[in-house]
Amino acid sequence: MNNDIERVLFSQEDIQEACRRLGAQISRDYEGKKPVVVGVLKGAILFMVDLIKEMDIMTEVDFLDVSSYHGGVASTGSITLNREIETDISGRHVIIVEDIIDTGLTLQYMLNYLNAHHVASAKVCTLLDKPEGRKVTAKADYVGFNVPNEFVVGYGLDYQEFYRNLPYVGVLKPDVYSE
Ligand SMILES: O=P(O)(O)OC[C@H]1O[C@H](OP(=O)(O)OP(=O)(O)O)[C@H](O)[C@@H]1O
Ligand code: HPA
Ligand SMILES: [Mg+2]
Repeated sequence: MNNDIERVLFSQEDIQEACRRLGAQISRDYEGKKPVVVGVLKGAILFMVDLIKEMDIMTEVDFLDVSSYHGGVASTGSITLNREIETDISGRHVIIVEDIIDTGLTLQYMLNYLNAHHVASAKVCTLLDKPEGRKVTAKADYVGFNVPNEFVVGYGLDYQEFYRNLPYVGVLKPDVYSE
């Protein structure tokens, strides 16, 4: 698995440090507010687990499952909703946790979803932001790292459902997906 990685972008330590920084920032911003933290399956699983441990506030946790890459290296452009949020989020402060914002299509879909559910506020925390990938305007409120316009895997991010369990984020060798 590690042999398929061209180069490591962010080590386990880099990611841990980003989780501490973002967790502290969110804790300050949401002091006394009891937000609902919503992880976007499946990509956000590892980041969600590490991030919430760094949040020193009362918070609920839930998940939303949307997908559009279906294992490939490019967005299909159509978002499938596989699982809804179970918590009643109307009137609540919601923080979406994402692994990456690339084209922005998933984030745009999720913000529409939250608006339709009449949340009090919606903010987005993403581990990775790929600004050059954007097809629609989309902006995260909390960002771990910017990444170049290359396909990255690891720490939740997959190629054909694999590599999610790598403890770091790296660039996948192009010959792995062009074979
Ligand atoms: O900004 P975008 O271009 O929309 O890309 C970002 C989204 O794509 C990935 O999900 P994916 O559809 O691969 O599902 P997964 O999380 O189950 O892998 C990733 O986890 C984000 O949710
Ligand atoms: O670069 C990426 N890697 C893995 N999954 C993704 N989903 C959007 N962009 C990416
Ligand atoms: Mg994926």
